[in-house]
Amino acid sequence: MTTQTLVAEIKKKKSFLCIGLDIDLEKIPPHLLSVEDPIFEFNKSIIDATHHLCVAYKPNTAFYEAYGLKGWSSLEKTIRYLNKNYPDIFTIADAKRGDIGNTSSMYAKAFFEDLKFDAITVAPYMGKDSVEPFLAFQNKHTILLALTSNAGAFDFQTKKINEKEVYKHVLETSKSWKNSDKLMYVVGATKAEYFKEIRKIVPHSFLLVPGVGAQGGSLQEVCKYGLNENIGLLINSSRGIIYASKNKDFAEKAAFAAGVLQHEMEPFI
Ligand SMILES: O=C(O)c1cc(=O)[nH]c(=O)n1[C@@H]1O[C@H](COP(=O)(O)O)[C@@H](O)[C@H]1O
Repeated sequence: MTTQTLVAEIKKKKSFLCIGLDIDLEKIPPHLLSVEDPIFEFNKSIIDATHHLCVAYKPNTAFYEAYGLKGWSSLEKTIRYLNKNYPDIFTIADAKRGDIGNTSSMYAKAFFEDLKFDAITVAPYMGKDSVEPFLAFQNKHTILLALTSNAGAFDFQTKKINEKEVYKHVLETSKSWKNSDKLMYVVGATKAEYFKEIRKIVPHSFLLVPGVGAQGGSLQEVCKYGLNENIGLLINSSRGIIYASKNKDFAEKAAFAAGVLQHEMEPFI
C-alpha cells in the first residue's frame, strides 16, 4: 500500500487507529477453544467487528510462533483474510527482525512476498545493511524501532553518544539509507514528552505508536506534538481492545473499545 492510500483511508475513516492482534489462548473466550482454529476464529470476529473503526492491524508474530506450526497457519489465514476482504487496511507484521543483509532479504521475502504484509517492524541495532534489504520492496514499509514504550528503552536508546541520544542517531542516520522514504518509526505512547524532539528530526514520517491502553500511554499527549500535515501517526492498542470481554459478546465489546479511541481521534482529522 502507498502512503497516499494510507492517508486517504485515515481521512475517510476519521481514524488513525491500529488494532494489535496479539492472541493469547488463555485470554480469548473459552467457547472458542473447541473450534478447529481458535486464533483465526477470534481474529476473524474481531476484524469483522472493528474494520470500519481502524486503518491498520498489527499481529505480533510472537503470539503465533508460540503455538508452533498451528500458530503460523493462523497468522497466514489472518493476513489472507484481511487482504482478501479488507484490501484497504494497512497490515503490519510486528516481527522486530533485522540481521546481516542476505538474512534480512529472506525475512523481507517471508513477510512482504509470501505473507503479503504492507509493513514490518525492524530493529536498527545492526545498521544500514540490515535494514536496506527491507527498503528495497516497492510499496512496502519498514517500521524502525526508535524510542520504544518499555522501561528498558532507557538502557540504551536515551544514552548519549557525542552529546546526542542514541534514538536521535537512529532517526538521523536512517534518513541517509537507500529508499529511506519507505521508513516509518516506532515511538512509544508512554514517551509522549519526546515527540516534539522527534518531530524536529522526522517531521514528515509516519510514527507507529504502541502503548495506549494496557501500558497507560495517553492519546491526547501523543497527538499534541506527534501529528503532522498527513496525521502521520498510527496509534496501536492490542490488549485494551481485543480482550475487552471474555464472553460471547467479545467482538462487540472490542468494537466498543475501538470506537472510544476512534472517537477521541476524530477531532484531530
Ligand atoms: O513494535 C511494537 O509494536 C512495539 C514497540 C514498543 O515500543 N512497544 C510495544 O508495546 N510494541 C508492541 O505493541 C503491542 C502493545 O500491546 P498492548 O500493550 O497490549 O496494547 C505489543 O505487540 C508490543 O510488542
